Amino acid sequence: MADHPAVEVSDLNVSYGSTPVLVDVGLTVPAGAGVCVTGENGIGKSTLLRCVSSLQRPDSGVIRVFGGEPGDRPDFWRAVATTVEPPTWYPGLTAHEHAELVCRAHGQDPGEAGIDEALERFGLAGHADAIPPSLSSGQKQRLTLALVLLRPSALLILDEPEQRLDPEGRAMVAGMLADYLAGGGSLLLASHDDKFAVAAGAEIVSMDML
Ligand SMILES: Nc1ncnc2c1ncn2[C@@H]1O[C@H](COP(=O)(O)OP(=O)(O)OP(=O)(O)O)[C@@H](O)[C@H]1O
Repeated sequence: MADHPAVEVSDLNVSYGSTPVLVDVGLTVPAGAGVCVTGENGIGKSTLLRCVSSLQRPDSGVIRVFGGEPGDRPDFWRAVATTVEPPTWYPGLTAHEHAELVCRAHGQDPGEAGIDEALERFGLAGHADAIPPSLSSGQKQRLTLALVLLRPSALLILDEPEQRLDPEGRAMVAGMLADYLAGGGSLLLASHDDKFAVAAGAEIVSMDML
């Protein structure tokens, strides 16, 4: 896995109807590095991230994630953790139980995974017993980030993770992403906040230049 870049995109083309959004886009995220794509609203950041996450089929082009095609395979989804698609919440399970479920599914002992600390860090300690649909949009966003960072992964793909976070929350998440990179993880994110991206340790790449 380490022999390949985390992400390699070349000649990527995506149109919606007759409107081209991505035209011959190329991008590389070296293994162990972070890249943040920036650009004005509607330039195609989410579309790019959705294609790399295998959640959307491009019209043409080549995408490789750790040298393989992204797709619906357990090994791909064990390596890749993403918030590009909002999570589905299980009816009747609390925030804490969702965290337990994520840990168990990824072979972690929920008692050892630091769930309480993660909820605390994301300001959700008082909401551990709430069912996620009852949380505010900001709380749901923080729970989504807490869950994605709790599970093991080799590549994080995050779409505007700074959204709905206050300055303190942004600094905390940026610090966690920097730790993730320092631990050998790779990171691809889209963001409107250059300061956040730099604090996370990501190289900023403007979509205009891709
Ligand atoms: N499913 C879709 N059908 C039609 N058009 C779409 C679809 N998804 C996105 N678009 C359009 O494609 C363009 C790129 O959208 P995309 O969400 O990828 O941009 P973005 O850079 O992530 O924007 P933002 O910064 O606002 O999140 C926009 O003009 C958007 O309206």
